[in-house]
Amino acid sequence: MTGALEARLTAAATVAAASDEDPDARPARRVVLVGPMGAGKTTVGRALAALTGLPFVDSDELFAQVHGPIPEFFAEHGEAAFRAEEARVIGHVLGRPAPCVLSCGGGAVLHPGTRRALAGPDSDVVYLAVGEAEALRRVGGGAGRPVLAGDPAGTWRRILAEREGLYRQVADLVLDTTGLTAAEAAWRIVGDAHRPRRSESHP
Ligand SMILES: Nc1ncnc2c1ncn2[C@@H]1O[C@H](COP(=O)(O)OP(=O)(O)OP(=O)(O)O)[C@@H](O)[C@H]1O
Ligand SMILES: O=C(O)C1=C[C@@H](O)[C@@H](O)[C@H](O)C1
Ligand SMILES: [Mg+2]
Repeated sequence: MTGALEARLTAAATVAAASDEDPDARPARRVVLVGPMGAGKTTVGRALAALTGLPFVDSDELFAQVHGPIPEFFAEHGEAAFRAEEARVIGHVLGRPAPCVLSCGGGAVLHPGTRRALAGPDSDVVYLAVGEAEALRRVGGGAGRPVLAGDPAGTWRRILAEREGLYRQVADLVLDTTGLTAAEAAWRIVGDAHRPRRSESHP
């Protein structure tokens, strides 16, 4: 956890909660989650958005709203076309000044334009890491994830090896979610020190 990131997120949560009637008072920050399939980008992103009051955007969901289901798009147009359109969707979100939590598709970092956009000063990028066994438990047989078709375990391992350097390159913070619930991961990002505890005098 970087102190600076924690402070910015805490400020974002505080300001968002306090200034619903004055959106201009919100800091123009985005928290962007990257990482492999099953890291929990979508699930932790939702929890983080609820925690901070920031709007939630998932690039896979936005992609599907525009182009229809991802497996069908892969089957019809192939992975290269998917990557190009995915980069446009993410570029659209990152090109707007509105603060949000943005959960990216697992392969978004493969696109150089997306990596450049993530390096901008308004985005705090979190690499959600996860151990292989837990990721494979979470993604099951890989349903809905066309790149895992055929050999989910072997493919997951290979593409993590190909992408891990890119995840680390774009990240301001690395959080290993292995053994954490999604809510715990979201609290780790905001800063555990701010997590409300059950009072011992009022159980
Ligand atoms: N920290 C967690 N603990 C337990 N289960 C989790 C956790 N995070 C996610 N899950 C579960 O794992 C599955 C995959 O999570 P999720 O869809 O959020 O991953 P993702 O990183 O967004 O994957 P993709 O790159 O394919 O979009 C979901 O069923 C989700 O409920
Ligand atoms: O890691 C990947 O290459 C992918 C992950 C998913 O989030 C989707 O973006 C798509 O299924 C491809
Ligand atoms: Mg997702």
